[in-house]
Amino acid sequence: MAARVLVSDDLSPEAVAVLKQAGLEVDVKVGLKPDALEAIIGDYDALAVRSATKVTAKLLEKASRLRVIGRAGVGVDNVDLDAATRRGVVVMNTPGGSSVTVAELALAMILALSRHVPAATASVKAGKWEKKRFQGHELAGKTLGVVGIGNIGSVLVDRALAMKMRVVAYDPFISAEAAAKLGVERVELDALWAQADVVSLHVPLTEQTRNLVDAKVLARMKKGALLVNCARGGIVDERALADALASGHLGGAALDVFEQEPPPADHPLLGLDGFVATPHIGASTEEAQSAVAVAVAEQLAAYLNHGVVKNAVNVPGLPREIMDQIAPFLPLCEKLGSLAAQLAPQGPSEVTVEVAGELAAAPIRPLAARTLAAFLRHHLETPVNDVSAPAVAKERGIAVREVRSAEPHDYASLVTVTVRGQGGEAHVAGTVYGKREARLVRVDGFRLEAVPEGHVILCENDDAPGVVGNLGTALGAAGVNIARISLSRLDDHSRAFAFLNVDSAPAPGVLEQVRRLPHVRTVRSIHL
Ligand SMILES: NC(=O)C1=CN([C@@H]2O[C@H](COP(=O)(O)OP(=O)(O)OC[C@H]3O[C@@H](n4cnc5c(N)ncnc54)[C@H](O)[C@@H]3O)[C@@H](O)[C@H]2O)C=CC1
Ligand SMILES: O=C(O)CCC(=O)C(=O)O
Repeated sequence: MAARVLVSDDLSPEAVAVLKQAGLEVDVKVGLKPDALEAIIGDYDALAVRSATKVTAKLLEKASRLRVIGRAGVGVDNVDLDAATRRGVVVMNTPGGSSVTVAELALAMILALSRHVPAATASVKAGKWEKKRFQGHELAGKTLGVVGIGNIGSVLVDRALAMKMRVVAYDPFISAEAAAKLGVERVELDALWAQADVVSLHVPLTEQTRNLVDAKVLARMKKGALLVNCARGGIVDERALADALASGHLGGAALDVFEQEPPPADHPLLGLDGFVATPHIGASTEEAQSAVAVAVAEQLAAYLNHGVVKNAVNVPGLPREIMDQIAPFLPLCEKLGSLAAQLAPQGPSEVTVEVAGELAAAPIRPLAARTLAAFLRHHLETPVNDVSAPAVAKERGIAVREVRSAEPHDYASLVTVTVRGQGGEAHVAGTVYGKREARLVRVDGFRLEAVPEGHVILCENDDAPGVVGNLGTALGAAGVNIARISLSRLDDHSRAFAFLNVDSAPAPGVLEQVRRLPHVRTVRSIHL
């Protein structure tokens, strides 16, 4: 059955075409009230949104099938990321698609403020001709301070340099060399506030950037300086900004984004001269909307059809060629996680996934996540998948270790899973032959070569003659057909082990009979 995608915000129509071409079933239902969305979200594998749809924990609780949310845009503040991650839902955005458009709006704001374009327009429309009132400033030769030189900030830098501005920038995650390459001088924030004639903000809203521009910062800015925020509401203290404008300390301010959108009618900024506002249209051009809609549709299709993760904000992304390399090992990891869970000691406290051989060159995280998800599913009622597994393990106090090993071994690649818990450890290891033949090659100290699938009986016994014959007779008498059998013993012959693939699960009474056979130490039935 084709995966189903719900488009719940106003996305450019090209997105729907891309999704349909990829063989997905698409419904476009824009502007649904939260209750209506909650009522239908359970039918969808993917949700495509802009910023209007609020993807809350409550909505996600109802999203039993949802695997991925695609945000056609940058900021994902309308999605409860923690809740999505706990429920195993990948959240993707589309960085870069709207950068030029947003930077152009910031530039438009700067030009509008420095030449009083909006107020002069209103004045002319009101029948006035106030040439003196609207004398402005040239930008050439002035200093622009850019806070955040990521995708958008760096486009603005480029445009400002073309206008012969001097640009200083602050971004703690960009080196001085990278800044110099862009043609900007990297400065500390204090210097930026003090030097800039114009400040433009291009950072996400985080704990560090909330109220970044408050009354103190505004006071440190040059008299007559301009402030532009096309990033997120909440980065600027709007009340303090209104005071700084009203007092004449700032020469102008422009906001595309507000703490509350739309701002209330009595918002103190709305009545002020020198204040310019747009209704969060930073990304609203035909070009940007087409780019982000197509990007999100392609990303959703790649994830739903091929498991390729691109631009995810809550899990590491993997390019197609890496996916191809690790894909054959994911089913093996699933089996190893499941087996480890069934052999694990009580109260597991640590799961180690060790990768050796050729596979050690690939990223371990997705292999560990798949192993962990299969391991946790045996212990928990709540659904767990590769996305939610690390968060769920953390919540349960289970440490996860990912190890690349240089240990020599007999296989091209080997994945070993070790679980530690109260009173013991369990080790299992496996490899893949050819493209897809998963083989279990180690269970605790025993070397074997077994197919890890279906109903399995594990039997540990003394290394004595007759055990296997007795086993076969007992299972045969109970109507349990043995499909494959893999035998092993410890090097010192102190114990032997049989891994039997059987066509059906033995009844508890049959297991009890086997347990009573001569030389049998332990027997258990599992399913992989
Ligand atoms: N008005 C609108 O319609 C739109 C607004 N945005 C907003 O613009 C913001 C920036 O977008 P992009 O440039 O695409 O993101 P980006 O991730 O490419 O760049 C953000 C930059 O901010 C820097 N940064 C993070 N914390 C910082 C801090 N405390 N101080 C200084 N720098 C810090 C990062 O190192 C990064 O270089 C987004 O987070 C989004 O909220 C994005 C698109 C449209
Ligand atoms: O989708 C929109 O209209 C808002 C764009 C935006 O704020 C973003 O991409 O972060």
